[in-house]
Amino acid sequence: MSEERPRQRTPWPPVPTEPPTPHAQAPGPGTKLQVHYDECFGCGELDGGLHMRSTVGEHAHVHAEFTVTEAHQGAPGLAHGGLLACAFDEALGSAVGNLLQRPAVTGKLETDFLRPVPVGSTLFITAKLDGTAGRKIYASADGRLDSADGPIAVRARALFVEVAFEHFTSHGYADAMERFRRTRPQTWDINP
Ligand SMILES: CCCCC/C=C\C/C=C\C/C=C\C/C=C\CCCC(=O)SCCNC(=O)CCNC(=O)[C@H](O)C(C)(C)COP(=O)(O)OP(=O)(O)OC[C@H]1O[C@@H](n2cnc3c(N)ncnc32)[C@H](O)[C@@H]1OP(=O)(O)O
Repeated sequence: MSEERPRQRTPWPPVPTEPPTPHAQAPGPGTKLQVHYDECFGCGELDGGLHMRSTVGEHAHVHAEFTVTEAHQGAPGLAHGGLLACAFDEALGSAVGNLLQRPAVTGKLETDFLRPVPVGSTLFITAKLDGTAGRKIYASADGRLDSADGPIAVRARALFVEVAFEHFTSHGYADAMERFRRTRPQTWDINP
């Protein structure tokens, strides 16, 4: 299996964009990023969640690791693609939220599954911002098998759309802001 097997790839980002400028108070290289909401399936503390943690790397990259357990199977001994997509949504969302410090939700998430990901393996995910166009934020990520320079098993690219905080309070729990604050009392902006 070659790493660069031919695939039909549409241009990315799909529209003209501005370079993604990290927020002046964005966490710097080496920063271990906090859980953004303790009941988040991707990074929160709940039983059965993915318990992912992310770290800021050089060049405004965000690194995350996802270890595949027996609880993540689709076929015997192999990761479920939907859970892998979830891990990428988490890593990409972490890059967008922490580097730009703009509240945003996933509008589109596209994944290329290039290699099987066995139970017991760890995906080393690197996410980056590719560009912004108004409220639209484009980001992409690679997931390498078992080491930071292992073969790419999964690729993802996503459109995040910036939203007002009312998005969470009107569509989710009315006390959403209080719940964010309980998890991250020092968080930017969500402390009005
Ligand atoms: C989620 C947590 C955020 C917390 C914030 C607090 C702290 C943050 C700090 C750190 C965060 C750390 C980690 C985060 C980790 C994980 C995050 C997980 C994120 C998710 O898992 S989140 C759940 C899944 N997500 C949804 O639940 C969204 C449901 N959805 C909607 O709520 C609407 O659909 C919305 C708001 C997306 C847009 O609606 P809208 O009415 O506001 O705007 P509109 O439709 O005009 O779209 C505006 C422009 O985006 C283009 N556009 C939109 N969608 C497109 C698509 N699919 N394909 C191509 N283009 C698209 C349009 O074409 C238009 O483009 P143009 O402006 O050029 O016309």
